[in-house]
Amino acid sequence: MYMKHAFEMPDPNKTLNFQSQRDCLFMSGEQCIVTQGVKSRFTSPINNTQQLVETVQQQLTKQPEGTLAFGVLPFCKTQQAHFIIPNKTTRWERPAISSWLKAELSTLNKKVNHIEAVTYLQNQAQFKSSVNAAKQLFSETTLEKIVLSKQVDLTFKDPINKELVLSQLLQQSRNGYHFSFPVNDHRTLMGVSPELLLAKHGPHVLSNPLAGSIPRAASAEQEAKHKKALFNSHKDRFEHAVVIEDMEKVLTPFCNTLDVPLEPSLLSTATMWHLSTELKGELQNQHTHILDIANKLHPSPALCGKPTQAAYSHILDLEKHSRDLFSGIIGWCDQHGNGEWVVVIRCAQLEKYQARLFAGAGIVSASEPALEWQETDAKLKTMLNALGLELKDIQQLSNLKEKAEL
Ligand SMILES: C=C(O[C@H]1C=CC=C(C(=O)O)[C@@H]1O)C(=O)O
Repeated sequence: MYMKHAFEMPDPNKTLNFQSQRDCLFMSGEQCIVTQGVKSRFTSPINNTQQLVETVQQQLTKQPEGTLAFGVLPFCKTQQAHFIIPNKTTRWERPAISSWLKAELSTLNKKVNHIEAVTYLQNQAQFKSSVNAAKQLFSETTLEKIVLSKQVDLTFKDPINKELVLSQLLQQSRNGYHFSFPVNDHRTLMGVSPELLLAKHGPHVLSNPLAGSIPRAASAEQEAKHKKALFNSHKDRFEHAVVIEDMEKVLTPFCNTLDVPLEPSLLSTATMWHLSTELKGELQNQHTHILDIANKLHPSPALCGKPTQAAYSHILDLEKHSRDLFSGIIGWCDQHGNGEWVVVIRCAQLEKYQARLFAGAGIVSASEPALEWQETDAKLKTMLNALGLELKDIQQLSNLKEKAEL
């Protein structure tokens, strides 16, 4: 909303020729930034925000005016962020992207992805037992909220058509922040995040944290019931308030003014309803780099918990598998420290034959393990749909596997 740049209109005789193992895409509102080719890659530790900002700035000042850096910061502060300086960057308007999609889809091989194997890194029994363990911690320690997640590996018979997956994501979700980022030559991180961690343009900052969720329903009548239940749920309102309180605390010292609505509103994705709050601020210093603030907001209690450090150590303990880039942040920045960063959710890491999906849920003392598992299932649907799969496809395969292992 704050980005006012000239748009490049596509040549109607050419398609974009987007190559997911080489190019980046970041869609926000009516604007889509698409890159072509990699000029350079660099990494940076994220446990020292000043060093992170300096590294990005140093890399960008060497480049021609207008160059952007695209990047992804992992969940864990001891891991490295990955950045790409592209050869070429184009900003497209949504109608142009739609016509590109049409052209691209007509040339793509729309073969259904046949799935061969499913492996849960945290299965249903383990997930529910982690939720119960967290509830025990709430009663015994100062922990108030923790986000627990599952990861699931899908193996396909044929190579995954990543461009097709991206075009499905763009088609199925009108809202949200679509992203595609080639982590390396073999792996692409792709998804559509509903959650804006931070956008900055000049002195203006905007953050739109989400927490508290309910799946979408099939009928209008059921939808109305779900919306009402979510908005009035004490459990979800608490889960949400914990996040907003923390974000406000981090943003306040940077801002002259910060507008925080007293009540959340409702935001929908293709598969979920969420409680949502937009925090709008005006910075004291408009030259503050977006990553200076974003890396302090990250990981927010929407992905980690409260208190952050305690929640973080319990996540490592309970989940047993590194989240790596999942529940990290992804986005871009320009040479003036402006940009947009969203949380890495509703996404997958795609390799040639394998997709690793991620879904988490905020756990508080009123959480019910079975409902939290269902919530994470519903969140997986975004990526499953884009891969041409349904939840029951992976449930059947995983049940068969569990039986065979007994
Ligand atoms: C961790 C995820 O969602 C977060 C974002 C929105 C709502 C959430 C919730 O209600 O638990 C989560 O905090 C995910 O989608 O994997």
